[in-house]
Amino acid sequence: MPIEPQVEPHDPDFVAIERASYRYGTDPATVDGVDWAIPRGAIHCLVGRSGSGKTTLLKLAAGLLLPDQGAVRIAGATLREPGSQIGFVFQQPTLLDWHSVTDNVLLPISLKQKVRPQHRKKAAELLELVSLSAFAQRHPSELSGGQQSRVAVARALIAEPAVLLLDEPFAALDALTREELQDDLLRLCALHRTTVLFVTHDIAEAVYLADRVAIMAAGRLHHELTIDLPRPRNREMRYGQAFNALCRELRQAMDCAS
Ligand SMILES: Nc1ncnc2c1ncn2[C@@H]1O[C@H](COP(=O)(O)OP(=O)(O)OP(=O)(O)O)[C@@H](O)[C@H]1O
Repeated sequence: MPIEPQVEPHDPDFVAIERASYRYGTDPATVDGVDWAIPRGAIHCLVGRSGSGKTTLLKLAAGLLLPDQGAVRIAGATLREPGSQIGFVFQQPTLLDWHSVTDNVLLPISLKQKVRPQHRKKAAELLELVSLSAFAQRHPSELSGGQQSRVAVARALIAEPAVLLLDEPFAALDALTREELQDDLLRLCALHRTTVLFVTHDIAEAVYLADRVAIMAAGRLHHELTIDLPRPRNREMRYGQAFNALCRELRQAMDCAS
């Protein structure tokens, strides 16, 4: 059983990726000596071109893959397998259609223990927070793509993981729905100071969500940018000078990295 981490309130190295490398078989390293620290409660985004190693790095952070060299630590404990302290949201919502929306949200609980009234209450609260209360008894196939993604985010948060890892979770959605989901995510993560690592191709999405953005190219982190926009973030910021200057800087850094 993985050891549950001792949560330090201001731990600057809450998620610590230390000189981590990973190669598939005899291929060159897909993740090549990456060092990265995410403070507790911070949101960090990872951007980069297709094939640069972002998903592989996220899998190392999840304990789904183990580094060939280096280590991943959460609250000081070396990660050796996926644990209940980590939630994961993939690009596809991967919901079970034979379950109701509520039962999909409850899945991380029902896989481990008997579902109790307090769990149902928590699921109802999460569905309320993502504006899906009216859909609680529907089945996933009766929901739009954006609604399904909201269910996937609620499911990832039901067990209140200390760390949430997201791999392009909103990539398939239209721009407006995507913006709404970004606001939902920020609101939900602020509630429990969830520490977030978010992979995206979308520069504006990274700037809107993150405290810090890193660019990955050929398995390495090439550039890191602190996003000093105030929180809570709001839609108006997307049209401001500071936001656009950060997007431009990130874009230029990506061109240099590739
Ligand atoms: N299971 C695997 N076996 C062998 N090679 C793999 C495997 N998974 C990924 N790769 C290779 O590792 C490299 C990086 O893949 P990865 O999925 O981490 O990149 P990515 O930056 O997330 O890409 P994308 O943005 O397209 O999702 C690619 O060259 C890919 O072909």
